Amino acid sequence: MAATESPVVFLHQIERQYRQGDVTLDVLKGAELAVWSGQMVALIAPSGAGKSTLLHIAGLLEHQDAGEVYIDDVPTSNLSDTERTRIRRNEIGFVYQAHHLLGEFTAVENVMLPQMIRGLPKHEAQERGAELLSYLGLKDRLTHRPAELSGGEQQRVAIARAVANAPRLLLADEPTGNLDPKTSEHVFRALTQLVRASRLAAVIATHNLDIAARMDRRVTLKDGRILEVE
Ligand SMILES: Nc1ncnc2c1ncn2[C@@H]1O[C@H](COP(=O)(O)OP(=O)(O)OP(=O)(O)O)[C@@H](O)[C@H]1O
Repeated sequence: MAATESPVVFLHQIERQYRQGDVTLDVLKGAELAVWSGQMVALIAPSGAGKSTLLHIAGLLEHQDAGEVYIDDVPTSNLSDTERTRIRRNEIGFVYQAHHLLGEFTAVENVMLPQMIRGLPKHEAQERGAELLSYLGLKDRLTHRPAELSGGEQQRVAIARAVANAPRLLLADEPTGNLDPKTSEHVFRALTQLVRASRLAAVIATHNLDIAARMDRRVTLKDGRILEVE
C-alpha cells in the first residue's frame, strides 16, 4: 500500500438509529473504518451489534443518519439514488449468508445477470461467468441450477456473481455462516483467492474466529464504534 493511496471505502463518523414506536436504538455511534485495496478485514461482533447495518451503509444499501461514506474519496451521502445505484452496481459486490441465487437460472446465468444489467453483451457476460466459475472450481457445474448444487457450491456461485462486474469493494455478511467447517474453508479460500487476485478491499462479517485470524485485520463493534482487535 503506497502511503498516499486512498482507502477504497472510508466510513467516517457513521451514526445510525432505529426508531420503533417510542424506543430509539442507537446502533452506530460514530463508527470509523477505512479499508484499502487488497485488504481483507474481518468484522467480528456479537449478534445485534450492528454488523449488517454497517455493511448495508458501506454498500450504499441504506442511508446513515450522520457521517459520510467515501468510496474512492467520493462522498456518497448527497448523491442521487441513480448515482448511488451506479456505484453499487459497478464498484461494490455483496455476498450474503444465504446465497440469494435465482432458482430458475443456471449457475453461469446467475453470474451473467449483473453483467448484463450493466450492459455487457451476452457472450461476454457468459465468457466471464464461465471463467469465474471455473476459477472457483465449478467448471463442471455451469449449467446446474442452484437446487442441483451443494451449499458450498451455491456460495461459490454467489461469490462469482458478487465479483462479476469487477468491483473494488467486496462486502460479505457471514458468507460461511450456514456451512460445515470443511465447506467453509473451501468458500473462504475462494474468497481470499479473488480478493488477492483482483486487489479488492473486503469487509467480511464472520463468527468464525479461525477464518478471522487469517485475514489482514480484525475489527469489532463496541457501543456503536469500530475497534481494531488482535
Ligand atoms: N430495520 C430495522 N428496524 C429496527 N431495528 C433494526 C432494524 N435493522 C436492525 N435493527 C436492530 O439494530 C440492531 C443491529 O442489527 P444488525 O442486523 O445490524 O446486527 P448484527 O450485528 O448484524 O446481528 P447478527 O449477527 O445477528 O446478524 C439489532 O438490535 C436489530 O434488532
